[in-house]
Parts: sequence; structure tokens; C-alpha cells
Amino acid sequence: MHIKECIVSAPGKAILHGEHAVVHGKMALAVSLNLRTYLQLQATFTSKVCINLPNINAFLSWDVTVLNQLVPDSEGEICYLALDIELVRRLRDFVGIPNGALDTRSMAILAFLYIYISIFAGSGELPSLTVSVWSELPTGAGLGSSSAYSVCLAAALLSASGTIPSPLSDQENTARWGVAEMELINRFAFQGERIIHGNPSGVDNAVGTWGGILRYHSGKITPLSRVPMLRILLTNTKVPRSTKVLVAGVKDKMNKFPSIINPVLDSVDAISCTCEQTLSEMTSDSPTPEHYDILEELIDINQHHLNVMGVGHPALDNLCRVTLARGLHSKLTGAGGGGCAITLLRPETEHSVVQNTVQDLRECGYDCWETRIGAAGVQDTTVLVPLGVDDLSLH
Ligand SMILES: Nc1ncnc2c1ncn2[C@@H]1O[C@H](COP(=O)(O)OP(=O)(O)OP(=O)(O)O)[C@@H](O)[C@H]1O
Ligand SMILES: C[C@@](O)(CCO)CC(=O)[O-]
Ligand SMILES: [Mg+2]
Repeated sequence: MHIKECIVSAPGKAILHGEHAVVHGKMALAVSLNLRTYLQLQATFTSKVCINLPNINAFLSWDVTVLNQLVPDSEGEICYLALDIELVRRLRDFVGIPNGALDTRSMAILAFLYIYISIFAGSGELPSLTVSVWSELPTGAGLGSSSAYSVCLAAALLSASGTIPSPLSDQENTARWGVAEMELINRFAFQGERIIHGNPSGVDNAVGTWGGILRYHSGKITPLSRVPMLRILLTNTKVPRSTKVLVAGVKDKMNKFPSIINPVLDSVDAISCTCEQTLSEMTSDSPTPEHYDILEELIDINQHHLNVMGVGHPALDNLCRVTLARGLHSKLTGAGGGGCAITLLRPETEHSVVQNTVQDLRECGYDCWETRIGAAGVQDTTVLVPLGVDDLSLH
């Protein structure tokens, strides 16, 4: 079977407001980051499927003939609107992953095999290929590493199978797909997120696919076309955590104390709405110090709410204290429980204040850097060879 080789990339994300609440039907505001995951897909004649995941130190291969036995009997197309639980079970047995195992390698391998088999099941024959993934994103830190990974897998495998055509090139030698192809990529990526997360809202894979700044509400994606250029400091506390465990923890709290937790989620929804409204006012009028005062207060209130939901961490509390001592406001971003936080920088925030804050945070043992938001969504970067991808094909 002939397959098309490609190199694709997708961005990570930061959630401004609405993490966790968005899983329960509330609104979230999310932005793409200038940190990306890259995937190189090579056709081979070895009758093997190989996956190289250097970020998580996983290098595996399987015989295509063995994988063929896992393809569901119907041989029809697997529905990409819902997760095929029976296929997930079969893949778990095949790779030897016990039910409930949450380790990094198991989740990444399951997501790859699931998307690979579901995309090629209908073609009657699984192809032999090598997939190598390399990322600028920290893994499992709240910046959407799982969604960037799932979006890359979906885009590359759909493109290799010919299910989506080659995208059109722009002047920057990158290429983006049309709306119908992006929707398909997003749907398959969502299945990858379901395997890694358990019960994702879909906001992360939407940002990985579409890029930019998005409003996300119950599956409805609305790109915000006019937003002020926000300056954001990203800090990684380096405290490891699992999105799946944290999302399940919030659900447990909701079940235990619905009358206490539901109003908190409603309040987070109102914070996201107020933030959206403020951002829109900042673009129609000029941004004023009062607008930034509101954005800062929303950040503080939401951080308290996230602590109430049980997804805070002492390292995040410390980070908020350290930045506030310099007059800057922070909240966790993503699933919390450690991982990353965002700090809003005001236009008038002096360079020395930023430098000193970064220094303070680094002294706490955290990684800290200023980021650019609103990067492009999934792209075919076959014509550009990103740093590091050459090395991956050596494994
Ligand atoms: N570069 C990568 N290579 C292989 N697997 C990856 C890579 N990046 C992420 N993953 C998979 O995604 C998992 C991390 O997902 P998780 O959702 O817990 O964190 P995150 O996506 O970084 O944070 P958040 O969901 O809060 O934004 C890893 O355990 C691994 O299975
Ligand atoms: C915690 C969460 O809201 C955001 C993770 O980046 C989970 C999700 O929306 O799937
Ligand atoms: Mg994730």
C-alpha cells in the first residue's frame, strides 16, 4: 500500500480561563503557544510499524501482520465520533497495559495504535511505516502536550492514508488544510485525547488544530479574531501530575458536593465570559489600566476557585505569592495539580520587573519564560525540516 510521507506540527496551548469547568459544559478561553510538537512519518518496506518517542524514551516496533489481527472484524471504517471501547481493550491486552495504568508510555502507545488502526482499518491493509515525534513542550505540565501529540498523529496518519489531500502552501513554506479536513483531524485527535485523558472536553485538541485564540463551549469552537496582544509569562513548577487523575478528582468532588461545586463552576463560566467581554472592549477601545485591573482580578478569583476544586498545589500557591510580591497576578493553566501557571504582564510592566520575577521563580526551581500566544494550528511542515527531526529517524 502506497502511503504519503510527511512532517506535521501542532502547537501547545494555555487556558486563560475555564479549565475543568469546560469539561462540565462551561465556557473556556484558550490560546495556542509558540511551542510545538513535530511528527515525521516515513514509509518503509520492512513490514513493521515503528514509533520513536524520544521525549518519553519509548521506541517500539510491531509486525504489521500481528497488528492486522487487531483490526475489528467488520473491516468497515471505525466510527471516529465515539471511542471504540472494544478496540481499546484489545490494544491494552496486546501491548500488556493493565486497565487503569496511567503511565506516560502506555497512554502514548495506546493513542498511537488506536488512531493508526482506526484510520487504516477501512483500507483493507495496514501499511508499514515509521513515526517519530519530537516536542518543544514539557510533557504532562498543562500546556497541551497530549493534544499536540494527538493532533499530529491524526493529521499525519490521515494525510498518509490519502483520507485528506495535501494542504495548500502559504508564503512561509508551511501548509494548512481546509475546514473539512481540520474538522476530521480534530475528531480523530479527540479520540487520542479520550485515551490519554479519560473525559476530555475537546478544548485542547481544538486549539492544537485551529491555533489562535478560541472560545470553546460544549464542543462549539469560536475563534476570537480581534484580541489585544497579551504578554504572558509561563512558569513550569515541574511538579508532575496527570490530567486524567485531576479531571476525575473534580468529578468526584462534584458528585460528593454538587450544591457546593456546581456554583463554583458557574462562577468560572462567568469569569470566562467577563474576560471575553473585557478583551473585546480592549480591542474596540484602546486598552486602559482599568481593563488590566479587571483581567488581574479575574485571574486571582479563578485561581481561588481552582483551589476549591482541589486542583491546586503548594508549588502553585508559592508561584502566585512570588509573582504578587512583584505586583503580578498568576493562575494555574491546564489541569493544575502542579505543572504550569500563567502570569499576566501589563504593557507598562518594566523590563526589570519581568527580569526580577523570572529570576525569583528560577530560584524556586521553576522554569520560566515569556511566551508569544496565538501561533498557527496544525500545519504540514514537510518542506521545512525542524530542528531535531533528522535525529529521530536514526532510531
Ligand atoms: N512528545 C510526546 N511524545 C509522546 N507522548 C507524549 C508527548 N507529549 C505528550 N504525550 C502523551 O501525553 C501525556 C501527557 O498528557 P496530559 O494530558 O497528562 O498532560 P498535558 O497534555 O501536557 O497537560 P494538559 O492536559 O493539562 O494541558 C503523556 O503521558 C504522554 O502519554
Ligand atoms: C482540565 C481540562 O479542562 C484542561 C486540560 O488542559 C481538561 C479538558 O478540558 O479536557
Ligand atoms: Mg493533555
